[in-house]
Amino acid sequence: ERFPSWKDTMKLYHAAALAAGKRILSLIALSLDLEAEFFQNIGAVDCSSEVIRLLHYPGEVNESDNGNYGASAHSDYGMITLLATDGTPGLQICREKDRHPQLWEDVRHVDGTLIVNIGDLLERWTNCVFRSTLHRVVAVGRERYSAAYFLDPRPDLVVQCLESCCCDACPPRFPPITAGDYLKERLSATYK
Ligand SMILES: O=C(O)CCC(=O)C(=O)O
Ligand SMILES: [Fe+2]
Repeated sequence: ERFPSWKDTMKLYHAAALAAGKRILSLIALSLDLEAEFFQNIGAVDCSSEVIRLLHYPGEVNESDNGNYGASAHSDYGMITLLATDGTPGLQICREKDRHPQLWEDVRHVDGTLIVNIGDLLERWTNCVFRSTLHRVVAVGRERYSAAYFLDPRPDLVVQCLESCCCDACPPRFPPITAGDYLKERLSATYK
């Protein structure tokens, strides 16, 4: 076996990250006047939909790449993403994604912390009370490692505007959609 402790390490990381993710979603639920367990009880965190993506960005800057992006600008599609990095810079966020020109800020690394990105389904669910985070990774000429843990809903779960997030003056901005259909829509837009 080439990596004898690989499986146990990943299992431990997954358990810790899942526990942290559930706590964060509980806090988000409480802030929306919902029960702490709301998102977990309806299936917004689904063991068969979650993914841990282990990423390696090579250090070389390729001048022929337009802009040199390790990851081009995007928002994650699900509920939340917990991001652990090796501290190498490169990750940037755009706070006001609808404003042009877009303003990109470096995300400062803080040892021992995770970065939490809001995903698009949480944005839809909360009618933009929680905005999804537009982010990208730019090449800085140094090798970079990161692990992105995506907490996503069950594919058949209908994501629709929460009552506490709409009113007469702020009606739902998005129609209801199942998490599975939304993912298909996003994938076909990305890979067309
Ligand atoms: O590597 C990073 O810091 C970000 C990765 C990312 O945004 C993603 O995988 O969706
Ligand atoms: Fe991302």
